[in-house]
Amino acid sequence: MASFKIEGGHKLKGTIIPQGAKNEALQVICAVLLTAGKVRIDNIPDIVDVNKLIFILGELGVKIEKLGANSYSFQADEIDLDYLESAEFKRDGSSLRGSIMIVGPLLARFGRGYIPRPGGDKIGRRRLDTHFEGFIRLGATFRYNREEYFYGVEAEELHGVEMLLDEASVTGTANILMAAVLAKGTTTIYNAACEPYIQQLSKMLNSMGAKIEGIGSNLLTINGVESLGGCEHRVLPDMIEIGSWVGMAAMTQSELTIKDVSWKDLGQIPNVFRKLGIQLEKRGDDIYIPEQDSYEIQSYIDGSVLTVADAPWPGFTPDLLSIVLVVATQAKGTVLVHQKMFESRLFFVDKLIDMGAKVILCDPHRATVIGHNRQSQLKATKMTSPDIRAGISLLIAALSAKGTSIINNIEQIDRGYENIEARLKSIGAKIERLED
Ligand SMILES: CC(=O)N[C@H]1[C@@H](OP(=O)(O)OP(=O)(O)OC[C@H]2O[C@@H](n3ccc(=O)[nH]c3=O)[C@H](O)[C@@H]2O)O[C@H](CO)[C@@H](O)[C@@H]1O
Ligand SMILES: C=C(OP(=O)(O)O)C(=O)O
Repeated sequence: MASFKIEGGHKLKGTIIPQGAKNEALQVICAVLLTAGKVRIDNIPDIVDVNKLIFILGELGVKIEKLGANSYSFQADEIDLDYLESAEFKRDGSSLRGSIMIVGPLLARFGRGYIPRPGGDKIGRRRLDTHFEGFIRLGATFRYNREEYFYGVEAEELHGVEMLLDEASVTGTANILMAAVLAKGTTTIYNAACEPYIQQLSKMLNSMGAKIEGIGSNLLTINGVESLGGCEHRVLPDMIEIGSWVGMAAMTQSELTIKDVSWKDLGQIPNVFRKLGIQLEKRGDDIYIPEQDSYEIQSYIDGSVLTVADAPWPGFTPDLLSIVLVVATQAKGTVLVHQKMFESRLFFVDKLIDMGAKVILCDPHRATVIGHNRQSQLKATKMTSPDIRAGISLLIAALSAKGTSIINNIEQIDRGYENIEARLKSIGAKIERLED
């Protein structure tokens, strides 16, 4: 397994262009299975999870052409459904979370969709009930092989229906939406997730000929159509990566410009960082972060301690809470970080405590961070990245720490961050990849 060696304590300076959004890319790449027409997608991030999904599509028979570093065309006009029952698919399909979203399109267009238990971050229970309950409501029959953790749905025809999701699952909403666009009649999905990822998917499907209304809300109405055609689509900048750069700038007292962030799609993200005392300016569609000696966490109007908690969109994304937590360790003041969705995402704080951070893990969901206002610099250490966002948070901690840190298991970081060490080096970071 590869590692990063990081010499911390250096200020960074420069301009960063954010990558395309991982979670949107995973959805829109699956959507190419809905048509025999050619689909061009631009701004696809070159990251491990996305590349794995593109590989799976290739094995399924999708014709894939790389048009540029981050642009592809896909044509799913000759699909080999037998691959879905192969040992290779059972291995490849289980290596990321996003692969689950091939099921909806395959079910809608070919009458069957299968998937091994998908991978992704080990950050707590990640059930799939919402996905399969949705398919069943559309008229599919469901089977599950417990020994092999293999799921399947089949249907001669899908029929529009009114449904109320048990939770606003992001991948679940995408999956059901992609099945419903080719169902007979009208489907309504209430308690739908409405992250920018889902909004983008919906817009892309409409440009392919789908009829989706309510985009951006938690009530989607879909009038099924006979077939869909090709289209061109551009993936939004990755709001989680953007938040990661903001956190990194604050922690390392760096002046950074993040280009073309699509401010209108950032929701609560700028405000949450501002509540931590970080100055960020809107300059056109860029974010400018000045060099800041210190930042002070705000309290509520009544003086009580700030809480930063996750919630389905338009709430604050759970994927940035680990970054908020690490950034708070150097702030002035106290914050309660409440990770409501996932129960195993905060355990990485042990590493930060080893480095000298003042954090109390109250329970698996809540951690109180007592920022020490740079009174004592974090100490370098050797650590292992348990998941993608803890990984980047530990990397941020290492960049601000005194001395040289080693982070193992950086495959976790590579899942979601494109060419991270070269981009960090370009703004002055001292980081090296050690292959074993
Ligand atoms: C590939 C992809 O797109 N991954 C994202 C997607 O995962 P994904 O779509 O897999 O996550 P879900 O939205 O299904 O939710 C994840 C877990 O959170 C719990 N849950 C979810 C919604 C809710 O209102 N309450 C609740 O408790 C569920 O038990 C579920 O197991 O959305 C997550 C939640 O934004 C993000 O962390 C992931 O980065
Ligand atoms: C949890 C995440 O990813 P995944 O759902 O792919 O595991 C994430 O991107 O933070």
